[in-house]
Amino acid sequence: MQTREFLVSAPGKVILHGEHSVVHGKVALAVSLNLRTYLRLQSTASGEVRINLPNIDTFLAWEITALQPLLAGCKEQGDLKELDADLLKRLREFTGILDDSTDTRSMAVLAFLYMYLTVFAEALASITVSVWSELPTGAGLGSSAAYNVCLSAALLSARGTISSPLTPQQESARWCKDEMELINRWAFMGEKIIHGNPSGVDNAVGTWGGFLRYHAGNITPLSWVPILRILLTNTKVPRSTKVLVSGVKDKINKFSSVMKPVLESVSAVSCTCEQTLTEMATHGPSAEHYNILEELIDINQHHLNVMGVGHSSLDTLCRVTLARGLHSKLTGAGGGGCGITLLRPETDASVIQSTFEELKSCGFDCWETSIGAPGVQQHSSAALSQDVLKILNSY
Ligand SMILES: Nc1ncnc2c1ncn2[C@@H]1O[C@H](COP(=O)(O)OP(=O)(O)OP(=O)(O)O)[C@@H](O)[C@H]1O
Ligand SMILES: C[C@@](O)(CCO)CC(=O)[O-]
Ligand SMILES: [Mg+2]
Repeated sequence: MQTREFLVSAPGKVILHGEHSVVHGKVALAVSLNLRTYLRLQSTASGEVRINLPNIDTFLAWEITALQPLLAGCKEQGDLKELDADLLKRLREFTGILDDSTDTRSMAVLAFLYMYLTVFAEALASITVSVWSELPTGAGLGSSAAYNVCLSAALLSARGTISSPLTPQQESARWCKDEMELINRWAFMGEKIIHGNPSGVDNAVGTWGGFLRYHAGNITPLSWVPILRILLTNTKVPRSTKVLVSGVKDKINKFSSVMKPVLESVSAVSCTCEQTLTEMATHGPSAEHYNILEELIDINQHHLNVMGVGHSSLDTLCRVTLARGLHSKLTGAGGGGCGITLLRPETDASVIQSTFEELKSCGFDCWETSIGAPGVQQHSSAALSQDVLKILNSY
């Protein structure tokens, strides 16, 4: 254990196109959000591992001596492609968390304990970890990935597996490429626990930040993209990514010849969108470019409904925005959660205002977002706002 205190943060994301299809090897386009998850790790002398998760009202501690036997017979972590199923089973028995459990607390605790035990396998350290997020939990904005990326970065750095990049002169710092790749791979393990069968796109955005094309594990940063104005709406309808991802898989298995062309078409939507964005960045955006982006949004939203991940609240979002000439689609796993609406450069402020008002009257939260935030970072306390510090320091 090299550091007594560690502060890190990672961004949430929006998926422009390709959610669900990306799980089945198709192309997705995703971008980081200006909403972040923050984590503070302290080394202690309590002989305990403590986790404070105020967003989900979870405050738990375990004696290290009680956790140690769970590591008996553990495999080396190797290339981090597969979870250690035996360790996960022992952890489920220890915590009493059932196999089919999807509740918020169980998933967060399981991901934390699994990552803690595997990172510190050689010598379990006494630490307190506190996490607080600006992201709504379980709403399609990658809260699980931001959580897992923060855990991975802080635990690996505290263990000394990767460096602690912050120098005394800096407020924020990032790791080198190889270390970021390790953070990303370890975060993917956490996503596997929370999601079941994640594609890896969410943790890639949480790690690297910016605008990414993601295809079968290959991450390509897109630097040539125009500035897009995006409205985010949280329908506040709760849903679980794990359940939705497994529902799509069942549908593909049941209607393979029907569903495969749908996935292929979504992939083509992602590629056409990427081409259009590149043209917009190279030649300057035109009205026709925006028409194309809007049509692609509509096509994809229909495809997502075909996959069975729509929701009446998302239909309402699409209807309310379309009445003002604006186009929307769900983002993330769907089934409720959040949707995105593309704003055109000429969209009048009064139109945006009336859209906000009508969406709020439906019970939704709605705000204009800013995209392209940096990926995972280590911070000094001077870099964090007083509000965030106050929450993280109160445990
Ligand atoms: N701030 C947090 N504190 C504790 N646990 C969190 C936090 N944020 C996310 N989680 C964990 O992540 C889970 C939500 O993950 P889920 O993948 O279902 O939704 P999401 O990541 O917000 O959306 P999507 O995967 O569609 O982008 C929660 O149930 C919880 O276990
Ligand atoms: C639904 C999904 O495609 C995106 C969730 O943000 C799942 C995944 O890619 O892991
Ligand atoms: Mg998630």
